[in-house]
Amino acid sequence: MLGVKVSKRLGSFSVDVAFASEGRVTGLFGASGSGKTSLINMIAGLQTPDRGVISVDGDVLDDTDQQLHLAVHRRRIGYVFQDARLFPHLDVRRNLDYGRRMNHLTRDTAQEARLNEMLNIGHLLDRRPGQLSGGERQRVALGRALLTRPRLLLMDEPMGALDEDRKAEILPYLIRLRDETGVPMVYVTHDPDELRQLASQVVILKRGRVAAFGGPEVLPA
Ligand SMILES: Nc1ncnc2c1ncn2[C@@H]1O[C@H](COP(=O)(O)OP(=O)(O)OP(=O)(O)O)[C@@H](O)[C@H]1O
Repeated sequence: MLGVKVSKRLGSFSVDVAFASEGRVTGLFGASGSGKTSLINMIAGLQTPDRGVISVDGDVLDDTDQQLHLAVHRRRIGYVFQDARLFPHLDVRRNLDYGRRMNHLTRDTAQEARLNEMLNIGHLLDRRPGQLSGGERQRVALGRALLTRPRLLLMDEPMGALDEDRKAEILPYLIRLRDETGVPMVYVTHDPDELRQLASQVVILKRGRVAAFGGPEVLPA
């Protein structure tokens, strides 16, 4: 379960959000400027709440009353951005291995093979990011994040830079990851259709507040 109860002031904007999601994919939906990125930056540990508690499956990542703020690299949270942010000078194999090495994890060749198959990236290992399509780059970014064995995967508009055809191509991979990896995910978007297909629970943000929380039926038509 992902438990979030945080408040934070950012200039003239403030985030004041509480929800507890049991969903395998928790969708964060809201217009531009509603606070989605600010909220996932707090979950990732990139920003510290002024007040509140963040927990994943009972492990507390932040608790301001206890002056507890687990550092980013100790949270075991994977992060996939709109732009894949692969290293252009490294081939796919080295990009995939980067997170594991940074986290001092031992290689798990069975998991590598499983993710290569699940994301259909095994034939891309020797290429550099410049030789990949946008959808392929995102699949590699997903693999790289999952190879760090995260307890939670944050995705901030991972399909935001893709055209409709590429989105349709990558969505089945996201559904497979949801159904087969067992890693809970937070998925940020302002596209309700993506969440209808992916999310089990949805948080709708408006001006830094929770406007609705529930199943995909809370999404606008
Ligand atoms: N460090 C900061 N200082 C001041 N204001 C900030 C800061 N960070 C974010 N904001 C403001 O907080 C509001 C919410 O921003 P945020 O990026 O979280 O929204 P968002 O829902 O992710 O938007 P988008 O969909 O456009 O990415 C915006 O008005 C932004 O300008």
